[in-house]
Amino acid sequence: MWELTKTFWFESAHTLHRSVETESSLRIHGHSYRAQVTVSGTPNPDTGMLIDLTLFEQSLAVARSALDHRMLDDVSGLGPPTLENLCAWIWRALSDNVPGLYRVEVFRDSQGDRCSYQEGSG
Ligand SMILES: Nc1nc2c(c(=O)[nH]1)N=C([C@H](O)[C@H](O)COP(=O)(O)OP(=O)(O)OP(=O)(O)O)CN2
Ligand SMILES: [Zn+2]
Repeated sequence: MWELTKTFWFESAHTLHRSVETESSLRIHGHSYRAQVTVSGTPNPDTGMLIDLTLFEQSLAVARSALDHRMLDDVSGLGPPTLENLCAWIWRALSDNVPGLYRVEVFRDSQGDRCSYQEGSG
């Protein structure tokens, strides 16, 4: 089995209701995010590709533009703007257009945070 991964970056603002650091989390603040999207399968023998990277990138660009320089609290269908919900939202945004979609990961590198979503994993 092959895996093919592309990465995109986005900068977004949010607030978050939490039981710790409650007041500062409710203040509007921003994070730099890195998303890694992986497709898996067997390359088409005619093309040698799982998916053409340009088509892959075009699908990612649509998702990115809905998140980059946005207030995540206002992104339709996201829910509380956590890493967990970002993974699920990106999955849903790509699933119809990216054959073989296998894994979505979202990182906040500056804080050492990573969240991963695969269908059926939870
Ligand atoms: N399970 C999750 N927990 C938390 C998430 C999340 O997405 N999933 N997100 C947050 C907040 O985004 C929070 O802003 C990040 O918290 P923290 O790591 O404490 O960092 P700060 O934003 O406070 O920035 P510092 O500069 O490190 O203080 C919290 N929990
Ligand atoms: Zn935050």
